Amino acid sequence: MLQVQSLVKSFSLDSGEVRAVDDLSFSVSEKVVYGLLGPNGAGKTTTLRIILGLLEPDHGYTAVDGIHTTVDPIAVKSRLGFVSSNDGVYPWLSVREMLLYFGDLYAVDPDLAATRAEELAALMGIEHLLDRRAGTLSTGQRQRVTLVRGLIHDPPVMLLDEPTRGLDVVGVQTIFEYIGHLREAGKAVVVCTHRLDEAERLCDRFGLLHQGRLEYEGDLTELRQATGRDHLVDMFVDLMNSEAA
Ligand SMILES: Nc1ncnc2c1ncn2[C@@H]1O[C@H](COP(=O)(O)OP(=O)(O)OP(=O)(O)O)[C@@H](O)[C@H]1O
Repeated sequence: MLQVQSLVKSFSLDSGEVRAVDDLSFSVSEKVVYGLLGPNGAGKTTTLRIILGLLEPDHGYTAVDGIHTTVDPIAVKSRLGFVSSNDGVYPWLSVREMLLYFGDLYAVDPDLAATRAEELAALMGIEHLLDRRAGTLSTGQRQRVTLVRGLIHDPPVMLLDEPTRGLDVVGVQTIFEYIGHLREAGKAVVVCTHRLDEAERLCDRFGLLHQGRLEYEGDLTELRQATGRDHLVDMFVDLMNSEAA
């Protein structure tokens, strides 16, 4: 469903050129939660920006359902949902109004958006908040609203950028449940996170990025075989040490 093929992206700086993404290829099928993992500066955000059509690659392409992002960015955006830890809510709108507004942005039929808003709100336990102004919600309630909002256009591919950053244990549990729902609903899910312990529990497959390159890829069993390490944290420490050596 999501394809990233031979992606290259460099940035020019006064101090020289930074190759942020270096010949990166991976794909994520439906019902798979893919952890795109890497230390600071590994190229995760650059990759997400290219997938979202916000940045053009130097080489390679990204595609959703076979549609290349650079060829038909609007069709691709309508098939992508994006949830980030930085998402805000519009304080003066009610939750329902905001969900319908986002439905409208994605050209979802208003009746369908209204039905989806009710269904998704029930799924995430915020149906009683639909007519509350978003500005009056608690942090955890706002989080649930932004999670519902990311699904209002029912995209087949979901991108989650640091979804648990700054959340307490209840908020983290909400994210785990949400990702469980996404998997059951048949979505292809990409999760970028620094929380390797969480990634280990959440994800079906992993791509370990380092300096823009995919160093290892597979499920946990495959990664353990390839690296001789049991846990992602140790795999990463080895990668970082190989750079320092
Ligand atoms: N607009 C830009 N201009 C110049 N360099 C950039 C730009 N965006 C990213 N970079 C560089 O590209 C590399 C990859 O950055 P990127 O933000 O993709 O990494 P990341 O894996 O998301 O890191 P983090 O986990 O810290 O968010 C870094 O060296 C970064 O400094």
